[in-house]
Amino acid sequence: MTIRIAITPGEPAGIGPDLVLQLAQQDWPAQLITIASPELLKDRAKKLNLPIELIPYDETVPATPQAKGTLTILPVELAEEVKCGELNAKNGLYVVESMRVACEKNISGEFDAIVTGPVNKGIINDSGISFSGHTEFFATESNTADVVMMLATEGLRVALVTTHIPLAYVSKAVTYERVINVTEILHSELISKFGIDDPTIYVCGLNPHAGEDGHLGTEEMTTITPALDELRGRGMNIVGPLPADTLFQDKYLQHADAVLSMYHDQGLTVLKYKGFGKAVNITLGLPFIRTSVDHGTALDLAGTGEAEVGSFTVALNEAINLANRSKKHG
Ligand SMILES: NC(=O)C1=CN([C@@H]2O[C@H](COP(=O)(O)OP(=O)(O)OC[C@H]3O[C@@H](n4cnc5c(N)ncnc54)[C@H](O)[C@@H]3O)[C@@H](O)[C@H]2O)C=CC1
Ligand SMILES: NCC(=O)COP(=O)(O)O
Repeated sequence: MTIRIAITPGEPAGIGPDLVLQLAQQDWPAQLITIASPELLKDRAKKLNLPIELIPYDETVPATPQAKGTLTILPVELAEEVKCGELNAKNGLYVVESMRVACEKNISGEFDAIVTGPVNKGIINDSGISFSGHTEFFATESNTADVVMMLATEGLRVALVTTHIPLAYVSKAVTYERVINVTEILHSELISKFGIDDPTIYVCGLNPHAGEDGHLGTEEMTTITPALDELRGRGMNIVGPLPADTLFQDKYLQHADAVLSMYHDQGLTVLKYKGFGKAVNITLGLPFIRTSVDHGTALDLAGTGEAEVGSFTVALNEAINLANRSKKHG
């Protein structure tokens, strides 16, 4: 049976639509349902000189593999015409609505996974919708208390304890419960989604030198180590907390199935230095499969034909693999 993958191109003035059109220039072993404005895609295809046929989505017709030069389209209407590279708060609702539809149809089981293009969090907030990221949005929409952002590239997986919050709030958000919950989700999905029997997780400290025995910060002693000790007591292979600045070396990474970072830039800076453009963002803990690109909206490149499709390709392939695995294993 052919699987159905929902694709949301994200910010309409960014490179998301360009990349979806680039993806459509090859055959895929899944039906690709793009939840977007057909006018936007046609207009961008014309600008980029890419052939595209948009086939209306019909849920009553069995899914077939997406043929080169086509996309299946589930229309969402823009509020205003899009100019490449120019954000417009009036189209904020359009972006969120496409994500909402994708979420709803994944929860109902009509679709098998979601792959998201990049959004601009600021302009969505400017449109009057409180929004900090897809990860948090899908968690709320699906009533999931704890989800985990994990980015992966060849040879490195990095998961985060905290995601899109100001640095000033990080220390308070790194709680005993959150460290336990995130590590449990990461551990369990390394097994279920990635087929790793007995995963080993390396964990970063929060403070410089992991707190230097309490002289440079105490969260390691009061919160992180007690949580990790609890998990070690349950039989998990957990190493750390180790100083984040020296953890990311082969000596440790060769044994790590994933690294758990305390905050966004601590882990993602290293991940993106290693694999920007070839990495995938995977949300763990959701009741459906969701992957995404490793980059942002790149407004400077929208409509130019210079945007690289590498990460979107990795994200789509990963979603297809995870969805097929999930179908096979139930
Ligand atoms: N998955 C998502 O929705 C993500 C959204 N963002 C959002 O994107 C917006 C812009 O963020 P920035 O930090 O400027 O990052 P960015 O990734 O949009 O751009 C950083 C640099 O990388 C280049 N670049 C990005 N993607 C590229 C591609 N596919 N091919 C060639 N070059 C590429 C851009 O031209 C720019 O020079 C922000 O609003 C941010 O929140 C950022 C990361 C992920
Ligand atoms: N740095 C990751 C990012 O900004 C994308 O996050 P999300 O929108 O996938 O939650």
